[in-house]
Amino acid sequence: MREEIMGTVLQLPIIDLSLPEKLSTSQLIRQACLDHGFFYLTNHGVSEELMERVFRESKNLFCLPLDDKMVMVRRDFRGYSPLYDEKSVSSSSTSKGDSKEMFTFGSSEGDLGQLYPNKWPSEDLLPLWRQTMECYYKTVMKLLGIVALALDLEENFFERVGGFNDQAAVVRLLRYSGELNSSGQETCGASAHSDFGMITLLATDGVPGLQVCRDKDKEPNVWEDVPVIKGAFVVNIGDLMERWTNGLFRSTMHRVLSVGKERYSVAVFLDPDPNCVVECLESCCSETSPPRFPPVRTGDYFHERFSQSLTSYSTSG
Ligand SMILES: O=C(O)CCC(=O)C(=O)O
Ligand SMILES: [Fe+2]
Repeated sequence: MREEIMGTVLQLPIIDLSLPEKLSTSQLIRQACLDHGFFYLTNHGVSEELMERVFRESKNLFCLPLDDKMVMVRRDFRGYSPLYDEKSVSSSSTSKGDSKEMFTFGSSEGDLGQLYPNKWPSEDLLPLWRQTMECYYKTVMKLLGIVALALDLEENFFERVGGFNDQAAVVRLLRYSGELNSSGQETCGASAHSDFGMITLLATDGVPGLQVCRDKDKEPNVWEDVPVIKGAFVVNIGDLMERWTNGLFRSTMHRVLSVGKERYSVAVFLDPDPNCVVECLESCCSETSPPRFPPVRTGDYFHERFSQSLTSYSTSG
């Protein structure tokens, strides 16, 4: 593994969910969102045993022959994305795309489950796959509910506007091939980007590579490593949450650098309902600090962002 290409280490706040003072936990989460938009979540109640099963099944899926994976290829938001399918808007036009493959699924229930049916691997190939992933989805939704509640700047706001819809989240399994290019230049498993939605919850297999850039306007960009804390989730704020809070909560740019070793991670994106219009919260603007972003319908916003980043994206939105 090439450790020397890693940058300086960033100390992110660690939020321990087992602490009894719920009020101060909420305050700590809010502060972390104001400061970096990134924090660790420990003692979160998701068992090690479940995490092991999820990573095992994820590996089983990515190990399948390409033909078996291409049967499930993504046309819209859900399904399999082969290597180099995703490319960040910040990448150069000559870059071939990120050296990662992905598999995305969501809830089978509700309108979104009908509109974007999940593409499950066949039970003959992977008998435990679907039940493991459905169990993970349900478990992390409870956890994300706790985080969303802590961020609720106006009581029950997210529920009222369709911001917290437990059927609109998606789980993305990722496998980074770990390749390094021969010229010794940095190689990205995931090129620089910010997440589109509200909140992202990330678990990794312990292989390093995640980096954040706290100030995207500073040239050249300064990248800092997010070290792995065993058993902890990394949580970060996405762009729609930044828009809702008028930039108070920060959607921080991040990337995954190849360190010459295969890497697996599982990201859960908590997104608003496609029909939810995201506009600056009253409590986050004033005469001296007017709204910085125009209102946007979530479905339209995602359509625009996915069309920019995914080569094989096609949907009526
Ligand atoms: O795999 C990781 O560590 C980060 C993944 C990520 O940033 C994403 O999928 O948006
Ligand atoms: Fe991300």
